[in-house]
Amino acid sequence: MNQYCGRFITFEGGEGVGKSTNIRFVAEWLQQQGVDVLVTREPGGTDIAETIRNQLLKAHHQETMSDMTELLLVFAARAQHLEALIKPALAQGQWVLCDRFTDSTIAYQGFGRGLSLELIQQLKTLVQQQLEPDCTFWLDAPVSVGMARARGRAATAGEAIDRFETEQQAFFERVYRGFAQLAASESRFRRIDASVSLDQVQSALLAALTPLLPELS
Ligand SMILES: Nc1ncnc2c1ncn2[C@@H]1O[C@H](COP(=O)(O)OP(=O)(O)OP(=O)(O)O)[C@@H](O)[C@H]1O
Ligand SMILES: Cc1cn([C@H]2C[C@H](O)[C@@H](COP(=O)(O)O)O2)c(=O)[nH]c1=O
Repeated sequence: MNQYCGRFITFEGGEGVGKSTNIRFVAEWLQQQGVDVLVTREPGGTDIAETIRNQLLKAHHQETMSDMTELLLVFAARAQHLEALIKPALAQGQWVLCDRFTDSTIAYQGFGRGLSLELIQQLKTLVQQQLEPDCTFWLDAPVSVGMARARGRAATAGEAIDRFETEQQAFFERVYRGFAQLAASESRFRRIDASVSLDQVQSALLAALTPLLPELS
C-alpha cells in the first residue's frame, strides 16, 4: 500500500481497449460504495500537464518530435500531475483512478520506441520516488480490436487522429508486448479480458475489485 490514506488505481492498455469507458464505470461503482473518488488521466490531469499533452498528441508539428523529447515531456507532465493533483488527493483520503500512468511509458516509449528501459526506470524513480499504484487493471484486447473501436469512436465523435494513432500496427504490437511483460512481472497487475462485450468486461472488473476492497481500505 502507498503511504497515503487514499488509494491509487491505474487503468492501462493499448488504444481503444475501453479504459475511459471502464474508469467511469468503476468510479461510479466506488462512489456507490461510499468511496470519495477522483478520476484523472495521463498525460494530463492538470492545466500544465494538459498543455504538455496537447503538444504530445498534436499530429503535425513544424519539426519531428524526437523520442527523447517525447519521453521527457511525458515525465514532465507526470511530475506536475503528481505534485499538483495526485499526491494532494491521496493525502486527503481520495481514491485516485488514473487513465494510464508509468506503465504506458514503459510500453510506448520503452517497448514501442525502443528507448532504454533502464533510463525510464531512473526517471520513474526521480519523479515518483516510492509511490506506485496500489492496483493496475490491464485491459487486454488484441491491437486490431482496440484500433477498430478507437476508429469507430473517432468516426462517431468526429475526432481527428492524434500523433500516436498515426503509428503502424508493428509499433502497437510492441506496445502490447510491453504490457504483457509488465503483467507477468508486476503483482499489482490484474489482467481483464477486454475483447468481450462491455457487460462482460464490467462484471470482470467488479469481480477483480470486490475482493481487493478490504485489502485496499
Ligand atoms: N467491451 C467493449 N465492447 C465494444 N465496444 C467497446 C467496449 N469497450 C469500449 N468500447 C467502445 O470502444 C470505444 C473506445 O473506448 P474508450 O474510449 O473507452 O477506450 P480507451 O481505451 O479509453 O481509448 P484511448 O486509448 O483511445 O483513449 C468507445 O466507443 C467505447 O464505447
Ligand atoms: C501516459 C502515456 C501515454 N502515452 C500515449 C498513449 C496514447 O497514445 C496517448 C494518450 O492518449 P489516450 O487518450 O490515453 O489514448 O499517449 C505514451 O506514449 N506514454 C505515456 O507515458
